[in-house]
Amino acid sequence: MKPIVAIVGRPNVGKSTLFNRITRSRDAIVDDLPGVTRDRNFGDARWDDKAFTLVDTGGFAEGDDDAFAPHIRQQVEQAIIDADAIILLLDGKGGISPFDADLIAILRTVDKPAFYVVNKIDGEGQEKALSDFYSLGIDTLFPVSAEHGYGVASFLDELTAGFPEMDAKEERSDAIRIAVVGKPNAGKSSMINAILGEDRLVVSEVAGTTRDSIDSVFHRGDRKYVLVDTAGIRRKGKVSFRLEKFSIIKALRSLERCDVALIIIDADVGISDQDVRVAGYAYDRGCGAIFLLNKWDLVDNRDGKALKRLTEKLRMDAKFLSFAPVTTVSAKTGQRIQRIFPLVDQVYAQYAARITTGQLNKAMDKALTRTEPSLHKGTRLKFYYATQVSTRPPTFVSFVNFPGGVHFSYQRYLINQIREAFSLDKTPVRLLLRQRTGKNPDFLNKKRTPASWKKKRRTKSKR
Ligand SMILES: Nc1nc2c(ncn2[C@@H]2O[C@H](COP(=O)(O)OP(=O)(O)OP(=O)(O)O)[C@@H](O)[C@H]2O)c(=O)[nH]1
Ligand SMILES: Nc1nc2c(ncn2[C@@H]2O[C@H](COP(=O)(O)OP(=O)(O)OP(=O)(O)O)[C@@H](O)[C@H]2O)c(=O)[nH]1
Repeated sequence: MKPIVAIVGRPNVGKSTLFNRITRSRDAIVDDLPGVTRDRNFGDARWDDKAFTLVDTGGFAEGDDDAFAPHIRQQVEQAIIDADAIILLLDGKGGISPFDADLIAILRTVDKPAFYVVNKIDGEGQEKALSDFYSLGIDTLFPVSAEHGYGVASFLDELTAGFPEMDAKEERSDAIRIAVVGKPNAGKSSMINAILGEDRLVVSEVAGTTRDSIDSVFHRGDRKYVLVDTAGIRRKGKVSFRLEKFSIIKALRSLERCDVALIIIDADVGISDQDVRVAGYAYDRGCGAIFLLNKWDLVDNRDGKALKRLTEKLRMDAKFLSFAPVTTVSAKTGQRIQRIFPLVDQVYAQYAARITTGQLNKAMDKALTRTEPSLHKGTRLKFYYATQVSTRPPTFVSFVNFPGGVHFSYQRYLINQIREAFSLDKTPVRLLLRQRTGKNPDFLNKKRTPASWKKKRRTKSKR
């Protein structure tokens, strides 16, 4: 389970700069399909063998500090609820502001890890500025320069110290894990209730992996299913105002833990940018996915073409999820709710598929012969051999003499050939190209932190 880390702080302290520095060059494991809407406020980061999701809460208002105050406070409060760790970024150049003290006071009251980072410390002389911040009563400050990278490495060491290691995979039973995601009001709670309320279903709630998170476990036939992160949904109280960004955190969190995402769309409203963004996250996370066009009971379908119209728009806007089946449902009337599970089973079967190396290479050879790759700077591209390195989703590695020379469209062609050869039309499929003798460079050069800083950093006590 990847921890979620939120960067909060006053405007202009450098949140975006720090965010970019930390997330900048991620390992190219996720293929970059054009057309995926990427929200710049969320990013995947990796530090050594620790992975986490970083959230930049900045950049959503303009004006002076006074106008901001309620906003920022709300940001922080929401971050506290939704994130696993919080970075309060302070401005080492601008100095202390009354808000800083305010935010620190809020952070003090919670028992989630908070890291106090003083930015814009661009030279050793400036470390003096730190003493002002210590006067706020913080035990440990991390001086950094987000712009130049100083201090970031040792900060990340501390930040990630308690995070789980990447290949420490969530313990997986043979249950199929389902996440229900979608924009506010799409009908997520109603859908979960409709699914869990089905006759003959014995549902038990079990603790999820994070605090407060509750999953619902049930059996259908001889299959076990887990609806992830259903906490509070079945007995939903009053809906509190949530910042849009943070309702996305919820989605991210459950997408992180699912095999198949049910992406709920309010078909009565139509396909919106927000729907596409949620779909983009499901794609990024490599989930299996099914689009549920909900509230079908409200849709004007007198010409019988409503589904066609919506599907066309969806396929256009969310091209990257072209493998996700689409079906119309009504959580309210129960219409076609029983269609969901057979689809989930189908998607999951493909999502968890294993292809033997022999079969795979046969298919690759055929594809390579049928359409040869174009030359790379006059040299022939050689594909040595391919193998499946993981499942959920099916992920293949092909060793190539010049991975960088393989055109994106050719990589896509190969993926499509694999899909066709093994009937993998309803799952994401990844094909990674690796140099036969590859190196894996670190994304941040750790040596950029002057050694002297590490020693000098005042660490009175660990939180
Ligand atoms: N000297 C110096 N300037 C920095 C550093 N990091 C960021 N800045 C500058 O500070 C300004 C604000 O940076 P942003 O990253 O946009 O700040 P932000 O907190 O995301 O701002 P909002 O989006 O308004 O919340 C920019 O002009 C940056 O170039 C740093 O380490 N040193
Ligand atoms: N007519 C109709 N209304 C529906 C359907 N599904 C949900 N609704 C209504 O849509 C509204 C929102 O449904 P919720 O299930 O609360 O949506 P949600 O996605 O959980 O909403 P948030 O908690 O705001 O994210 C409620 O008034 C539901 O009764 C449906 O299939 N048909």
